[in-house]
Amino acid sequence: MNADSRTRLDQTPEWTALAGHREELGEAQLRELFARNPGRGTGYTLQVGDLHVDYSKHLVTDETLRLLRALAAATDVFGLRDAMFRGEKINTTEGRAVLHTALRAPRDAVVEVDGENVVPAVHAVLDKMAGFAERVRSGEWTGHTGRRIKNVVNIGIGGSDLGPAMAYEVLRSFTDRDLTVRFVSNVDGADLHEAVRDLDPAETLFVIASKTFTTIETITNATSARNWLLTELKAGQEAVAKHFVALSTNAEKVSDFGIDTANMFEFWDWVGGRYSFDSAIGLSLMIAIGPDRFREMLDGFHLVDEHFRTAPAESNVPLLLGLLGVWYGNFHDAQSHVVLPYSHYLSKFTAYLQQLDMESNGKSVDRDGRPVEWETGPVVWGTPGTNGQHAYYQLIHQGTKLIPADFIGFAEPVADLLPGLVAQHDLLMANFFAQTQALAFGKTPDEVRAEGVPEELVPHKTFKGNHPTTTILARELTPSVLGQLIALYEHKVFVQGAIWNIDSFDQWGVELGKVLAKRVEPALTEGADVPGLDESTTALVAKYRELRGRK
Ligand SMILES: O=P(O)(O)OC[C@H]1O[C@](O)(CO)[C@@H](O)[C@@H]1O
Repeated sequence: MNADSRTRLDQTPEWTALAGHREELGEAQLRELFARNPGRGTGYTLQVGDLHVDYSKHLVTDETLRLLRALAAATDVFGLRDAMFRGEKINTTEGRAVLHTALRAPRDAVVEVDGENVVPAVHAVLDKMAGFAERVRSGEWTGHTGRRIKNVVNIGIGGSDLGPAMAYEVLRSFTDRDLTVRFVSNVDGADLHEAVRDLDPAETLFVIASKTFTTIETITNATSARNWLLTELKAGQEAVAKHFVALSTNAEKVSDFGIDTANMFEFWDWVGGRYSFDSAIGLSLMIAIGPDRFREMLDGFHLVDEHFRTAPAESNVPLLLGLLGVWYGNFHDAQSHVVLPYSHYLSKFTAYLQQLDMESNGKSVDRDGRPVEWETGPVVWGTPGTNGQHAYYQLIHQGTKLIPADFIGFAEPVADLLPGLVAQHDLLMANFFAQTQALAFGKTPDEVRAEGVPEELVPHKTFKGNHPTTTILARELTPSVLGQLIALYEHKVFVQGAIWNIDSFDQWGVELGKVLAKRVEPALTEGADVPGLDESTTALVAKYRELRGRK
């Protein structure tokens, strides 16, 4: 379909039907929806792999779901999905294929880009990573002075940091507890300082993760790390080979930095930064958990990929989650989406999802460069329960905003929890279930009165409920389950981008700030005149220089 022949999304009959349906439903009450349909609590559930997904506490009826699926059909979500899996260049503004799904394809799969099967190359890199990870884990790989590696410091930012940093926390109980693994991303020198201050350089391996190997934060930190290491070891450049490896698509820049390309783990331009965590970018995690666990995680991703690729619309979980987001964002004016994991190990999961979702779908022009006339990606936020309950849940329960929420929880605590702490898991999960109940069904004024609450306090103690939630429940948090969860969100984001007709795989919006930072830096350091600097920023720069005692 070319740009001119495609009907504007918000003028399609399917969109109009949804808008009409939304009006008819009005403020549909979850209490009523449940009363009308006694099987709703069990009927509005789906299973994908180990993930039990309950969507009964959403402001939807069978008709809503039917109309949403009709919108997905009209916008050819599955057509674009198939094009992605086939290796077509659906990232049109960068002219690239989008094949993170090939990173977790089994060895015998065939996925072609420009007529070439990429799967053998994927597995060659995975094998190389596994060999290296085993050498580090076993102590066979030693530092420049012959000492065993005990510390791994991953230096990267965005997609080259958030994934492995998040997954390392998630899978802590599967890690080699004798290894210290740290993640440095911020160009604020404090980040690297805190990461290395108590480490012995002779026992430290730096993993420099950068798709482009040009990202200023990463190259600056990597250079500082190299200086620190060589100074502390009183060694020359020859020490770099034993203490630095690179994860990148850019062999030339890796070599310019001084890292032997034999110590480079490659990936490809058809892997987007925020979709790269299961590529070579996962090396630090693989060192921490071992190649077998890493493989289990990839299998978890693949399981959900296959589900997304083959399940019919009615039972396709990523499709459902994507459509629910469209329902709230486009037909209920919801501006944000909160993700609330009831697992301490998932403490960085939402930060990871922020890049995945907001860098992908934070767009305001469509694939053809025309301004979109509808809302696109939401603000994604959240922290682990139960901490959020004692901070911002007040607003979710009684504020004026509609905030759809995902609750993620597990039946079992992690395997190696101290025995005395295992009992706390039921309390954690009691909160998990109680919160979705309270959010959905609230507490009416009459129920409050029945508790003998004075009349003047009744409005304050009333909960209107009707706050939509998805509950994702699995038995335990394993490497495979983590892979399943991430793939679920990746494809959810895909579905929404496809419907909104935006390119979910570029990120031009991060460029301007980068360019300006380069221009502004000489003004800070040398007091240089920066042509075109606005009055406010000029004054702020002058204040900064004054505060730093610079003339
Ligand atoms: O891996 P690189 O090339 O250093 O890029 C890091 C991050 O920077 C971005 O390009 C922009 O923030 C992200 O998409 C990417 O994950």
